[in-house]
Amino acid sequence: MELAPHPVIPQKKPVLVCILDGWGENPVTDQYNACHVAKSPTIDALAAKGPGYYRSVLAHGPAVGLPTDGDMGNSEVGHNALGAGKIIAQGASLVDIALETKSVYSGAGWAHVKPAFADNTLHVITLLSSGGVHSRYDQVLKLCQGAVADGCKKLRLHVLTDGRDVPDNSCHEYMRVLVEDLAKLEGCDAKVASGGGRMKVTMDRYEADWAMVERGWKAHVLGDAPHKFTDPIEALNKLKEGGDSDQYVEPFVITDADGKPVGTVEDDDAVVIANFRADRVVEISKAFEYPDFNSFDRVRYPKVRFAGLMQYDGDLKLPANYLVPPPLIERTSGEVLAANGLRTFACSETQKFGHVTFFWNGNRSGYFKEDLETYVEIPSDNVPFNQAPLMKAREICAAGKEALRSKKYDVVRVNFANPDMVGHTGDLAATIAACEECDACVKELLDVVDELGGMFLLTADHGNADDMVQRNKKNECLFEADGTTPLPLTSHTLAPVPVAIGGPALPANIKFRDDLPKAGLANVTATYINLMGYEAPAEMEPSLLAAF
Ligand SMILES: O=C(O)[C@@H](CO)OP(=O)(O)O
Ligand SMILES: [Mn+2]
Ligand SMILES: [Mn+2]
Repeated sequence: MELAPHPVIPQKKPVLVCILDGWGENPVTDQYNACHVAKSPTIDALAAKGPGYYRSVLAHGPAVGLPTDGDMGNSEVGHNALGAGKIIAQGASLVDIALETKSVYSGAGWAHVKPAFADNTLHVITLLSSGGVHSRYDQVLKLCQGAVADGCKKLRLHVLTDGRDVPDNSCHEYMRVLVEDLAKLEGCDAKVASGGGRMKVTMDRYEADWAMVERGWKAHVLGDAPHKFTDPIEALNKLKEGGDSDQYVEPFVITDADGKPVGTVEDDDAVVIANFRADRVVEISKAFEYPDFNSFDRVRYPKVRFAGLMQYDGDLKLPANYLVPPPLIERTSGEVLAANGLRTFACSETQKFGHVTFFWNGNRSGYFKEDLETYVEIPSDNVPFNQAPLMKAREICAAGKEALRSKKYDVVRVNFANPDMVGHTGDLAATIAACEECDACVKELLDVVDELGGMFLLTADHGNADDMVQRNKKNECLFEADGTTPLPLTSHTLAPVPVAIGGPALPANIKFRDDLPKAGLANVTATYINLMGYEAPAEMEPSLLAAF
């Protein structure tokens, strides 16, 4: 893993690597593209330097290991690619293959849950969505069908409504299809048992708000929620009457006519989490897996056969049982830099903290060499982020500047969460404000790079803020029934993302090469290693740089 010096670029520390989470370079530049509309003099000036210093790279589909060109990028696959420099078949793809070849049904994870099929209940907890970011409904249905084929007599679904990877107000339709599909499972008593919105129930991440997970535990396991219904479709109709978005549906439990929950989790039941992506199911997995657990009072801790669709944390071996082996992401840039004695600083706020550490490091929760790595987490607010669109950008910026000026680090990596987190609210004005704040922070960071005579690389992990409305095939904005209110787009986009390089220490003859038009995020890794003054390992995707 020894890095050879770069023949042209000096080892002039520190190099700044700045990620604008969810900032896409969308070819559609109308009034609904928040990145375009936002006043962003800093990024505009970088773009004005031309293709030698500013370009875009692919951040979706096969370029980041996702099954198809229709799969939008996301933070997991984006940061995996940026950190590893490799295109790795990701969870969504691996589960597709395991279902296609049926290997999922002959693995150790399936063998672990199967003994519950005959006389107990199989519980499936999942994001109910076809978004392909955390889960995919077609995979969930196949798993349920596979369980029934293997003798499952009682199946209970605990579903989180989406509205974040798919359009808001689509949850009724997903529920309708689910209920219909469950009714078709012959010889199995299959029902929806509980649920709630993904930003309200169960799917917290990075320990930002354990109360979300507690609400989920109560609804899924204990059958305890403030709202009880006998019919899941009625549940959504009623709960959404107040105008809540799909992401924020209140927790609910389905009961029989006598008010008894239809699907509490009991001893000897099996529980499968059918999301493939890790960050938002690590906490609920800990609640099921760890006998000693203090993050909230579980009230009752049933002894179950628990499995994840994947193993969500390889370091923690969490969960111990899983249906499909996760992608193996080895020799990431973080590991290579540490092996060469190079020092890394990484910082973001809670909502993206694991993105610049855990995902960046190939889904590892620890350090490679603790004395060489400093990871700083700025606590995020727990509010809908359109109410606080500046988020913690100033604090991240300040931490980044201090780390740069300390000269302790060879590379300083920061992630600004705003374009993504505010973009997910579908609030155009707030997202424009979010993008403007990022631009201002980038200016401050680049000023410090100038002051220190350093180098920088600016990029993003996927699109989001670059398109804030749903569109028809001609890219025209779609409107609500009133004909004037645009239908918001809360999801990521298929857009490529920008990559900019510069700084006083960048040698005049180093520029972006022009022979990699289809480059993707994985090409960024070798690029930033080059800026640090080293040749990148040969197994990484080629650098975007060349000496002219
Ligand atoms: O919020 C999330 O979980 C996803 C969208 O589902 O966004 P990101 O990939 O940017 O983290
Ligand atoms: Mn992201
Ligand atoms: Mn996102």
